[in-house]
Order: sequence, then C-alpha cells, then structure tokens
Amino acid sequence: MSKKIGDFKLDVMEGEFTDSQIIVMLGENGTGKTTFIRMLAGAFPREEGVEESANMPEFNVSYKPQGIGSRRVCTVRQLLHDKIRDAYVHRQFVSDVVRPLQIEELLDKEISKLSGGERQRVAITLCLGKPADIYLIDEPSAYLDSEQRITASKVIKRFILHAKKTAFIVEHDFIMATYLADKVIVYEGQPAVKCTAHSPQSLLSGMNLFLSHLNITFRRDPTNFRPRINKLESTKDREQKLAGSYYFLDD
Ligand SMILES: Nc1ncnc2c1ncn2[C@@H]1O[C@H](COP(=O)(O)OP(=O)(O)OP(=O)(O)O)[C@@H](O)[C@H]1O
Repeated sequence: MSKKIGDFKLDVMEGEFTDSQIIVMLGENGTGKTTFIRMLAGAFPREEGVEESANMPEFNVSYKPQGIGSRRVCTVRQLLHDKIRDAYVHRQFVSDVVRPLQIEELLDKEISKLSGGERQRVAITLCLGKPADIYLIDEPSAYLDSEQRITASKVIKRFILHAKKTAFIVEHDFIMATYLADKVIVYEGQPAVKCTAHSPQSLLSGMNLFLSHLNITFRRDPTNFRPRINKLESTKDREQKLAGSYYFLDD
C-alpha cells in the first residue's frame, strides 16, 4: 500500500496486529509516521481508480493528533461532557485515566487558558475516552515533563491492555517508546521524499534496525539501569556494532 502526499511518497509494507497491543512508530522526522497514522484515521479520501485492496481498510478509531486542536470556548468539564460523556464518569475510567492524569483539577479551567502540558493531558483523556477498536496517538509526550511522561505511558499502557484494544503511537521520547512498545514499525528512506514503513516487528529487532540507521548503540547504565548512548567509536560502540547489537532488552 502506498500514499503520495505533496512531494512525499510513503510505501507501507504488509503486516499484522492483534488486540491488547501497542505498536510504536520509530523513524526520523519527515519519514511519514504522522502520514501513516492519518491513513489509519481515514483522513484521506478513498482514491478513485485505485484497487479496493490498495486503499486503507476502514477502522473504528479514536485519533489524538500531534497538535491539540479544540478552539472551543468552554471549560474542560464541558468539553469532556460533550465528547466523552459516558467515559468520564465511569468508575474504571476515572481511576485508570482521569485521576492519574490529574484532570479533576482542570475541570473548571477554560480550554483556551490551559498550558501545553494541561492540553496534552486533556487530549489523551479525550482520545482514550472515545470508544474505538484502534487508538491512534500522535506524540503523547509532547509538552509533558518527565514525571508526567511516565504517568501518561502507564495510563496508556494499562488502558490498552485492560480494554483489549490496539494502539498505534508516534513517540519521540526513547524511554517512553521502549516502555510502551509491544511491537514497532520502523520508517526508513529519504525524509520528506520517499520512505518505507516496515511491517510491525519485535521491539528488539525494530530498535536494532532503527538505531543502525542512526549509527547509535545503547548500553544499560549499571547504576540506574537506564539506556545510555555509547560514545561513537568507543570500545563498547565498536563491539556492539560488530555483534549487530545496537540495543538491549531486559533479561
Ligand atoms: N498536507 C501535506 N501536504 C504536502 N506534504 C505533506 C503534507 N503533510 C505532510 N507532508 C510531508 O510528508 C512528509 C512526511 O510527513 P509526516 O508528518 O508524516 O512525517 P513524520 O515522520 O510524522 O515527521 P515528524 O517526526 O517530524 O512528526 C514530510 O515531508 C511532510 O512535509
């Protein structure tokens, strides 16, 4: 399947996904991650003259775009009430999503007066609160501080697992991406010109492929266990590249 948009062409390789699964999109800027999410969201009209099988199948989706839209003049409470009336008073949703994202303290605020991080928290809540089979979440970590990123990742992961749904997530924060991903789709090619989205693959093989494009290797920090970038051409960097081991996974 492929999509041409302006001067950019994206080829999408065939693949499978299942429920209770999070698929994270990994690729440099301009490689087509958002384009693919928008294809899944049905943002492009079905193309005339294109074989039906080459068009994107229609899914029941909930989509959180990169920007945090709503220009409405109303409070957060009104917005939630209008958009996700059932979910936002549902006990499970409140304890799994609303409370950890600290939405209650924003309820009486005007949408237009929210900070970037507050808008992001509301946008994630709106996205997860809409009943759907597939959740499309573009850059959930943008505007969030490091603690909020961890909370948001946990909220999304728990929600998708409990609701037995599928999520496609574009995420640039490396730690958040590795925490969230059950599978990854790696994007490669010439950014802004012609790129390919690979089939979903395991986190380890996908990370290895992605990091090999960037020519970066990671090791685990022995004190805080976080992933750390090896210095280019250091002994570890060279050893890991020789072994084709750009990334590691927990034992
Ligand atoms: N409406 C449009 N018209 C023309 N070109 C577009 C349009 N939308 C996106 N593009 C181009 O398609 C290419 C891929 O964009 P896309 O936003 O999908 O990349 P991305 O991988 O999500 O990038 P980023 O990581 O920076 O968000 C870019 O070169 C972009 O300029």
